[in-house]
Amino acid sequence: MIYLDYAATTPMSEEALTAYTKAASSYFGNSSSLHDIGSHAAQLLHICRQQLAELIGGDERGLYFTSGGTESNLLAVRSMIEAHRHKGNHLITTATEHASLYHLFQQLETEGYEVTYLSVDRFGQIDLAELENAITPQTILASIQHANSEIGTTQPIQEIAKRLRKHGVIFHSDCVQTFGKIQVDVQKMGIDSLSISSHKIYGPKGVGAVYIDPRIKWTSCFLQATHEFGFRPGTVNVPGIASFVTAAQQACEHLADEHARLEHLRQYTISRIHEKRLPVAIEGHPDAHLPNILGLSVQGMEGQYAMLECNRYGIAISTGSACQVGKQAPSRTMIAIGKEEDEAKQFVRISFGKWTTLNEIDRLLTVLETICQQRKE
Ligand SMILES: Cc1ncc(COP(=O)(O)O)c(C=O)c1O
Repeated sequence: MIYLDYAATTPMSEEALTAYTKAASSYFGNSSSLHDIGSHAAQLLHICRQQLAELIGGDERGLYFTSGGTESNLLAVRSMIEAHRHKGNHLITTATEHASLYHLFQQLETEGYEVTYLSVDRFGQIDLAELENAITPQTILASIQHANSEIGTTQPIQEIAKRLRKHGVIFHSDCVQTFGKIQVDVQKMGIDSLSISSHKIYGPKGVGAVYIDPRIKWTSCFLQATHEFGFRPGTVNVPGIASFVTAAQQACEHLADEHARLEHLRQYTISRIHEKRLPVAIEGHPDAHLPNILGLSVQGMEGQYAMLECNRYGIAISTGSACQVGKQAPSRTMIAIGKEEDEAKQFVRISFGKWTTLNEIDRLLTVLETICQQRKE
C-alpha cells in the first residue's frame, strides 16, 4: 500500500518508539507521586517541557501537555475566554478552522458568545481589513489557524498578530499541521497561544500540547485540577510526552531539508498533473502553503469515489473531510473558498511524508489517470 495521507496521521519514527519504550519502562512512575520513582518521572517531564518550550521559542511555564490537538484547541480557547469574560462576549475565528475549533465556536454561540467567522479568498487566506473591521471593544480572542489541513494554505500570522495586539485581542493559533513542517515560534509569530499535536510528526497518538504566554490569564476548565499546573487533570502521559518531544526535536532539526524535499515532491506532482492533462484542479495558495499538502478537485467525480478507487489500487489518500461511506459531505474549506456544493464534494487531499518517493507519486498519477478515464467510459 502507498501511504499519501501523512496529514491525517503519521507512523511513529524508530526514535520516537525507542523513547516511548525507554520512558515507559524506566520512568513509569506517576509524575505526581512524591517518592523517588514518581520524582524521576517528574524530572523527565520537566526536561521535556523545557525542550519543547525551547523548540517553539516559548517560556516553559506556559506549556501544558494534553491528549492532542483537539483537546489543546478546546482547552486553550475555553480557559482563556473564561478568564477574560469581563471584557465582553465577542470572538473571532475563520470559516476554515479544523472541526475541533469550528464545533467549539458553534457551541460557544449557544452559550451566549457572539462569533465572527472571517471569510477567506479563493486561495484560503483571510482578509486583514476584514479582520480589523471585525474587532470591537468586546472582542476577547481570535483563533486563526497557522495552516489549513485540507489545502495547506498558511495565513499571514505576523500581520494578523500585529492587528490583534494593537487592539488587545488574545491570539490563539492552531499550529497542529505546521509544527515540525515550517517554523513555529511564538515570539516571531507574535501569537499568545498555540496548539500542537504529536501524531502529525511521527510521534504517538493521543499526545499534544498547548502554549499560553504566561502573561495571559486563564481559568481552568476543571475544578481543582492538580496536574499540569491546574490546566488539565489526570495522570500525565510521561512516556507519550517523552516520545512526542523526541519526534519534535527530530522534526525541527531536519525542518529545512525536509521542507525542500517535500516542496520538490509537491511541485513534481503539480507539473506531472499538467503534463498528463488530468481533469484535476490544484487548490490552495500558490506561494503561502505547506510543502506536504496538496489539495485537488477531481472534476466530475466525488472525492470519496476517487479516494475509494485509489484505495482499491493500493493508494491511501484523503477526502479531507469526515464522511461516511456513500455519503460525502462537501468540504467546509472548499465552500469557504467559493466552490458550489457539488464542486466542494470533488475534493481530495494528497499529503506527503518522510517516506514518500517520486515513484509513489508516479503510481498515484497513473492511477488517477486510469480512474478519470474509467469514469469517462
Ligand atoms: C489543523 C488541525 N487541528 C487539530 C487537529 C486535531 O488534532 P488531534 O488529532 O491531535 O486531536 C488536526 C488533526 O487532524 C488538525 O489537522
